[in-house]
Amino acid sequence: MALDILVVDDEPDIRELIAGVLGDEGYSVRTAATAEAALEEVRTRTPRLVVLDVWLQGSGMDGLSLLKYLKSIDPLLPVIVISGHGNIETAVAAIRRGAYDFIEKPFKTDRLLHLIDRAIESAALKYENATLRNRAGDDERWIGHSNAAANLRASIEKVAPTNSRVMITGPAGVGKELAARLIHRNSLRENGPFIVVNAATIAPDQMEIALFGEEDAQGRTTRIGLFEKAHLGTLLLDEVADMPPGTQSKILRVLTEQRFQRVGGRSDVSVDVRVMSATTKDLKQEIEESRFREDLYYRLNVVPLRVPSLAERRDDIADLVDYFIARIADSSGLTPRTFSQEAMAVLQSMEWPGNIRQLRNVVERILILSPSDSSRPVSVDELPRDVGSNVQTAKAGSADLVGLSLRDAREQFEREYLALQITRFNGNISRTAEFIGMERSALHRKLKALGVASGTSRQDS
Ligand SMILES: Nc1ncnc2c1ncn2[C@@H]1O[C@H](COP(=O)(O)OP(=O)(O)OP(=O)(O)O)[C@@H](O)[C@H]1O
Repeated sequence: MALDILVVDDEPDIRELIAGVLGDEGYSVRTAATAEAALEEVRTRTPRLVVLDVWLQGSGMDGLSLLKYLKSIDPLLPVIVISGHGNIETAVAAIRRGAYDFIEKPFKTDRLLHLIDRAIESAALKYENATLRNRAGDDERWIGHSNAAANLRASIEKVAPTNSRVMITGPAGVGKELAARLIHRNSLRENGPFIVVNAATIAPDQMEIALFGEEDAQGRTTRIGLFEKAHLGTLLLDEVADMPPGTQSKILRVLTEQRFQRVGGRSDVSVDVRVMSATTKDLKQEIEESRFREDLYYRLNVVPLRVPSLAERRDDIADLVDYFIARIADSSGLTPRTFSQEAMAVLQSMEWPGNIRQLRNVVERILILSPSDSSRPVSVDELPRDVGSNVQTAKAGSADLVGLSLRDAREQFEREYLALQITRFNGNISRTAEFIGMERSALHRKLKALGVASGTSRQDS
């Protein structure tokens, strides 16, 4: 669909000239000779961009007041101001009031077209940011009260205002992108764009155009790249290990010089971007196998941040479940529920290869499949089959107990039961003892007698 542009100028010749040029470029153009006529056009439909002469003769409202009005309707609406010779001050005042840029009469049509291109790109990006921010929710925060969660929160707060490059490592679905977003939001760039590029999802031959943009033979920008879009903001290079080797050297140049050339372009584009990276792979290994540039690694890895798997911070599971229930219920209108103690114990003792993303999906699935009388807590039977498998194994094991003496059967049960509880409490013997109602020292003795490993007690206190 052709983009809708409104041209406001009291001089018929200039108005028609601009309208003609824009029309030839494929834009859908409306014109207005006075502020009143412009207001009428805006009322019918808000244009995507306005070209406005600030020196409007014969109108009840001058150009600056019209600009103010347009900005009050839509603060993100791009307005390009035309100023005559000798009224540059007015043009500068217009910029202060939110105009995208100004162009002085007489102007070359190429320059006007170029400005329009850039204004549209920049506005599209601002809209995208605004919606993304809404979608992500400004209340997003790092949930959890485990030591690992507290350390991560502290690191995020500490590193955010420094402008340093951060490399976030950890398995899939642990919250690497969330950590990057929180760093951006707590930084001096919080009002600038936050852009994510996932190297694993872009075809290698398209990567440079995506990152750096493209120019045609006449030197006109045909595509704005993500580095340019992230100007004054943050760019997250997600799955950075998958960056093609040629692109790695170009990124290195941007990091050292803060400028680059668009694909097919001849002049440099200067940017001010904070680059963060995330990876599930071991980059040291990638360097050894010559798939990743060592010099790039050191440029990116100024501050390393490791996000542990969910299995390493089971203490956060209950908090995360409550948080996801509230958020999912809020955003999709599903009825919030609580989890029974038994169901929560299952969640706390399973493996979670998909980490927090998997946990979130499980919670969502349960809320969607809930029966209409969902006032009762979620039971173990309602957990998806794959989730309950740990417990099912423990139960299935009991079939074998028939062939054992009472003493051996009791021992086997105790072994499985204690191993499960210790996993659930992340190897913390004190908390396991408290939950199962035993003295800590007695539990130690019991574990030793049964031959159950308690060496995982990294959080024992
Ligand atoms: N500590 C946390 N508090 C709240 N939500 C979290 C937390 N950690 C992760 N999440 C949520 O879990 C989901 C997965 O997180 P995210 O996409 O950031 O993971 P990732 O590590 O970047 O994954 P991948 O490596 O697959 O890209 C998101 O919905 C995110 O908001």
